[in-house]
Amino acid sequence: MLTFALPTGRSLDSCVDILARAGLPTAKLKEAGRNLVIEEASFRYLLSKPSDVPAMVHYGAADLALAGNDVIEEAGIALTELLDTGRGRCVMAVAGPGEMAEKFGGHVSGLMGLKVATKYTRLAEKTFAEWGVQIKLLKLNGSVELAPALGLADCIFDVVQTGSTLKANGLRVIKETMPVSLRLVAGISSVQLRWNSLFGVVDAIEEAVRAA
Ligand SMILES: Nc1ncnc2c1ncn2[C@@H]1O[C@H](COP(=O)(O)OP(=O)(O)OP(=O)(O)O)[C@@H](O)[C@H]1O
Ligand SMILES: O=P(O)(O)OC[C@H]1O[C@H](OP(=O)(O)OP(=O)(O)O)[C@H](O)[C@@H]1O
Repeated sequence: MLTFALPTGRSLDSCVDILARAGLPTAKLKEAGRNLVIEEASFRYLLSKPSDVPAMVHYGAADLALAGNDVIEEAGIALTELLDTGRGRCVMAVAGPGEMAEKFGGHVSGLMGLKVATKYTRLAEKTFAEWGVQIKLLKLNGSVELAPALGLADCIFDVVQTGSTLKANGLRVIKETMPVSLRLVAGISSVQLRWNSLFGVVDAIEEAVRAA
């Protein structure tokens, strides 16, 4: 039995599509409903909150997982990345009110001392520290685009895909920081101890994403 952790929410359909193209059994997975553990043939799928997926493989509850590299980096957990699927593409970006984006024009030094709202606090700290820009963080769990409009923060650090959420809330990208996509990952000990059982599946997924 091989256990695979998958994120619930918006990424799940892309994950199921990748697995189906790789020839893994997905009929029950597509009908999961509120069932969070699905067994099909020799696979067990764990449907986990996206931010918890890295922990599922790190602590050995799952052998493999698909997760965005944003969530993986935010978890700050050591994992083995086996493949960038190229699916679920978006970017991490700093964004602020239109006037601020215009004033700073891609230069982040102007953000020194400002308050940044994000649910990715670890990643934001790392990113701003690399730029040598000290900021204050406001941790929110979602809808971070609200914060500048309410005066709770000056700008945000979040995932941007189409840009429509930013636009609808009067915000613009100041600087894109990191490309994001769904990664195939394994726990370090799974790779060491169970590689013989894993490599066929990893190969099939690699073939499937290459052919798509
Ligand atoms: N607009 C988007 N387009 C594509 N992928 C996205 C988008 N927003 C978030 N993601 C990706 O989806 C994954 C889960 O993100 P997020 O935690 O925001 O999901 P969620 O479904 O809102 O989960 P939850 O509400 O349980 O935290 C992340 O890897 C992220 O990169
Ligand atoms: O550029 P866009 O295509 O508009 O996508 C970006 C939005 O998608 C995500 O939010 P999500 O829907 O996951 O809700 P959340 O704010 O609760 O995380 C992200 O946090 C942005 O708000």
